[in-house]
Amino acid sequence: MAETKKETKEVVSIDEIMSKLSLEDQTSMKKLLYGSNYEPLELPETVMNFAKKMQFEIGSYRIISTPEQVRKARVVRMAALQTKLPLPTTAPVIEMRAAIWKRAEEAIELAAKAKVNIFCLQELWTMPYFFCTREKQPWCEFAEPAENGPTTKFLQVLARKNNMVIVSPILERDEVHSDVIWNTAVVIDNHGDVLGKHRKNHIPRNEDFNESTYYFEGNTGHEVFETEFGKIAINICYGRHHVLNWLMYGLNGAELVFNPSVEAGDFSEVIWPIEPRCAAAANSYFTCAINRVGTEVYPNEFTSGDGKPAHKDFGHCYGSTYITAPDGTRTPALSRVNEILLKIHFYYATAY
Ligand SMILES: NC(=O)NCCC(=O)O
Repeated sequence: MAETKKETKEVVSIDEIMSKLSLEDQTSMKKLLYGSNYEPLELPETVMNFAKKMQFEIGSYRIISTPEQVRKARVVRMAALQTKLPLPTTAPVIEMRAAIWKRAEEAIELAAKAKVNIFCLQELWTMPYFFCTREKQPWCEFAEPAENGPTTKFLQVLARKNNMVIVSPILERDEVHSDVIWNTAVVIDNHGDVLGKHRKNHIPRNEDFNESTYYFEGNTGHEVFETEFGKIAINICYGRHHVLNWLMYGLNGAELVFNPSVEAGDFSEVIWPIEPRCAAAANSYFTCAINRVGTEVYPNEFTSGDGKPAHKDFGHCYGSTYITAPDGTRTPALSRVNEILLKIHFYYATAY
C-alpha cells in the first residue's frame, strides 16, 4: 500500500474567506482586489451537468471589453486545467500516466462542450513533480519525445476532434540528441498538427526544486505561436520571476501568455498573484497562471542540501490558477485544494 500523507487543513481560497462577509462587502472587496472588468459567465445546463458527472468544478468568467465600431470583435474562449495526482507516486509509470490522461481527456471533453478554443494543461502534467527526489528511476521514464511521443499523439486526436489548440507541458526526451531531457511545452493546433514547442528558459535550483539535476535552461528562445484563435506563448513556471522573459514574449507579439507551473510554499504564494498580473499590465497581453494542487508524497526521504531534515514531500501545491487581462483586471483564483477547470471568454478587436 502506498504511503499517503494526511493533508493539514488548507484554506480553500481567498474567495471562500470573503464569502463570510456581507454581499455588499464582498462586492467591494472583489472590485478592489480583482478590478471591475470581469463578470461570472453562466454556462449552459448541459455543460454543468457533464461537469458534475465528471466531478469537475468549473470557474468561468468573461472579460468585459468595449467592441470597436470599425474592427470586428474577436471572441477567444480559453481554459486552463489545475489537477492533482490521481494515484499515489508509487503507482507504476504507465498506470500513473494513463490515469492522468483519462482525467485530462474528461476535462478537454468538458471544455469542448463549453466551446473552448485554446486549452492549456499544467507544467509537467503527465507526472508527479519528482525533481525534489533527485532520483533517476523510475521518474525519467516519464520523459518522451515532444513531436511524436505518446502524450502528443494522444492530444493530437483530441485537438483535431474538438477544433481546439492544446498546450501540453511535458518532460521532453530528445531521442535524436542522446536522450537529453528538457522541460517543454508542446503546442498542438486545432487541426491536430504540432505547431512547435517551447523549452523552459529559466529553471529553479532552490529548496526542493532541483531541476538542474535533470535538465538545463532551454534553447528555443521566446517564440510566439500564431494559432487560428490568437498569438500565444508559454513562459514555463520559474520564468515567471524574470520580467525580461515576459517582455520578450510581448515584443514578439504574444496576445496571451500561459504560465504553467508547479508551486508550493509561503514565499511563492505571496508573489503568485503579483507577477503574472503585473506582466499582463506591463506588456499589454493576457496571462494565465496555472498551478497543480495537492501534496505529493514520495517513497524515499530526500534532502536538497539546504540544511533541512530529510523529508518525503515538497509541500502543498496551492493551485490558485487565474487569468489577468491587459488592463490588470483578473479573475478570482481557483481553489487551493480542488481540481478545477477555469474557462474564460475574452473579446478583442482583430487586426485586418
Ligand atoms: N517548477 C518550478 O519552476 N517551480 C518554481 C519554484 C520557485 O518559484 O522557486
